[in-house]
Amino acid sequence: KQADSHIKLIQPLRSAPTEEIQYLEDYGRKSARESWSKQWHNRGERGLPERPRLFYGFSLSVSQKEQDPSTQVGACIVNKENKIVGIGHNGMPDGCDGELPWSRDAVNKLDNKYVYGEHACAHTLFAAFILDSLIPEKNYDYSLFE
Ligand SMILES: Nc1ccn([C@H]2C[C@H](O)[C@@H](COP(=O)(O)O)O2)c(=O)n1
Repeated sequence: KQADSHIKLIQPLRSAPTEEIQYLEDYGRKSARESWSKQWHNRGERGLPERPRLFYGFSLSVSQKEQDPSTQVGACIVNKENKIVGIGHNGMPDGCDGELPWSRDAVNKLDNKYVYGEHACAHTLFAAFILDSLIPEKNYDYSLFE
C-alpha cells in the first residue's frame, strides 16, 4: 500500500532508563489531558522535539495494556502529516485473550506464545490499515493531537 512509505513507526527503547520511561509516560498522559497546541512546534525542555517525545509517551502508555507477563511493547504509527493513525501493543490476536499460552520455553512449541503472539508494530499497523480502509475519507478526529 502506498501509505507505507509515509508512515513512521515509533517504539520506545526497551533499554531506556526507568526515570526516562516514567517521565515519558507522565508526559503522554499529561499531553492527552491538556491543550498543548501552542507547544506543537516547540522543543521540549530536554531538547527533544515535542512530537516524537509525545509519540513515545503514547507508545509507553499503551504498552501497559499488554497482558504478556514478561514483555510489554507499545507502538504508535504516525503519518506524513505527523498525525497518529494507529496506536497499539503486542499481544494475542483480537478475540483470543485468555485462550492462548504466555509460556516462552515450553517443550512443545505450540504451547509457547511466540507461535500466536503479534508484535506491537504488526498489530498496530494492521489496525491502522483496517481503519484506513473502513474510513477512506480519513475523517478522523485528530483534534486531540493538533
Ligand atoms: N519489536 C518487538 C519485539 C518483541 N515484541 C513482543 C513479542 C512478545 O510478545 C514479546 C517478547 O517476549 P519475551 O521473549 O521478551 O518474553 O515482545 C514486540 O511486540 N515488538
